[in-house]
Amino acid sequence: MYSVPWVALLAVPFFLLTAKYIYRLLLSPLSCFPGPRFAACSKLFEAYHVLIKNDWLDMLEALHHEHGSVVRIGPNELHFSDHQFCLQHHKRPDLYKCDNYYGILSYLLGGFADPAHHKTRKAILQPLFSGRTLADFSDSGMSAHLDTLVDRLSESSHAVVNTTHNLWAFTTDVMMSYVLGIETGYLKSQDLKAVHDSTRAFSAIDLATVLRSMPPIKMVFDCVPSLRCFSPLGWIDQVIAPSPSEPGLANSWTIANPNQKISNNLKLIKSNSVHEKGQKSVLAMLSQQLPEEHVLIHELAQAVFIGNESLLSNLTVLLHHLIKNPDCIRRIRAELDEIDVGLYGHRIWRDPKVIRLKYLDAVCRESTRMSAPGWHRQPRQVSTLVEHGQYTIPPMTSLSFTLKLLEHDPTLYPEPLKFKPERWLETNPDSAAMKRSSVTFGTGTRTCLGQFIAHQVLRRTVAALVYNFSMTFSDELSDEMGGYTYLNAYPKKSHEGYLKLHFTPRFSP
Ligand code: HEM
Repeated sequence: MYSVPWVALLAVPFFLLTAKYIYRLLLSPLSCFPGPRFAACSKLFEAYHVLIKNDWLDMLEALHHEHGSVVRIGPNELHFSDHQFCLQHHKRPDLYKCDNYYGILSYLLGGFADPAHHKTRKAILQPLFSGRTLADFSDSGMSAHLDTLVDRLSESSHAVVNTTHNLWAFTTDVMMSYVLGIETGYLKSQDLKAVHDSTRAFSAIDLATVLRSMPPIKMVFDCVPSLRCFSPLGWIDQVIAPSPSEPGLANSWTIANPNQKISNNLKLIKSNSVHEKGQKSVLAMLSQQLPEEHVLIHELAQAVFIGNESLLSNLTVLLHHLIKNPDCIRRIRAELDEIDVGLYGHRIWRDPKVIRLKYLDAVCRESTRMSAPGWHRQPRQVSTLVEHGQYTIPPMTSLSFTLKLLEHDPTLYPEPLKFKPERWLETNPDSAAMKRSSVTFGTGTRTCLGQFIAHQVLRRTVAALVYNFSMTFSDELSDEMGGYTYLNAYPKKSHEGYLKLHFTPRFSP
């Protein structure tokens, strides 16, 4: 019988791959765009720079420096540094998010490719982020978490405080109670390191990169849904609805209130009356509109995941720059001193006026600008041709830009690496243009749904800490020599850093 020689078997995939790379390199409509050849051939270019060289943002900047405002960074992706073009383009209502970029989240609000699907899901989830839900939460839940934070830091007076551990427990408690209506009580735990280490998702960006640049691995994740427990969202799924074999989440020691039955949480969410007031009724309503249990769980887990890491990194940047700029602290205190403390005493964060203070607002905006993550870009596609300068770009090409590069654009933000809250207080035309161009919370129809809760958490937390404590670095020299690694958002495992401070209470108890 005739047998196919193994060389021929190997030759077929080799030939197909070679043909694919030759097409991408020489014949694709994108072959006229400048950029590395490796990038034109394969998404592994990105994987190499993210996973191995760890220099993705520097590399993007270098490519634009060398090739100009448009660079091909993938077989079907162009990256832009012409920010006005990006902002203009992102106003289109018919933009698709690139599903390969958003990977395993492609059936969730933040990852839907199709604008129509996104619109439908957004309408369902919107009540979770409404002004009413937020107002209810700010008055009770958020204020109570800040009480705990301030009490805890007061007890640590003069000791070195691992502020990253404290802030992580705080932002996680805040997100869990805001999104899920449950009190995890992590900030009351004896062992904040254990809470941090068992719940913070290190290397989330590496996983996302692997999934987007190695399609066979993404296929495995798609085909075997249980692999999600290895993703950064796995532990949050378990808090919402642990598997029957693991009732109550493995690390139930972190739950402050032993009577709380977290394992029943999903049942609680579903059974709460739609007519009741407040957070639980919103969740009950969501569970009716998203009857597929796993979709509901994953949507809620995604909101918690996006929220706690971004709040942690923003608060870390805030504290870092405030301590380095004592004059900012003086100005915030001067504003807070104008508020009548008769109402709330030192618990000044409870006063709604706090979120309207102009200088405090400028400080928070500046820190959000400076904490934009370097790894995140905004790839979008449209089904029509796009004209840009001398180029006509084919339909469904991924066009992307990186938030951090825009937020550090010196034409919009002179001295972009400098912490200058004053830039947000100016009223001239340049500053109006700067405010219009701010993209820290995303672009177009896909802007951040959590920005109003983020707005409140940041302002109230800064007010609480600045008003009640004098803060100093515990070892600034070694932080500086280590490259301030605590400023890394969504860090890789073993690349994380810890902000270590002294908190000295300003008032006697
Ligand atoms: C300082 C804090 C925050 C920053 C800087 C931030 C930034 C962003 C950005 C840039 C996007 C767009 C991502 C993209 O298009 O690829 C986004 C989307 C989103 N964010 Fe935030 N975020 C913050 C806090 C939060 C919080 C606290 C929550 C949850 C309570 C949240 C929930 C969401 C959701 C659900 C989306 C997807 C929205 C959609 O696609 O319609 N974010 N965020």
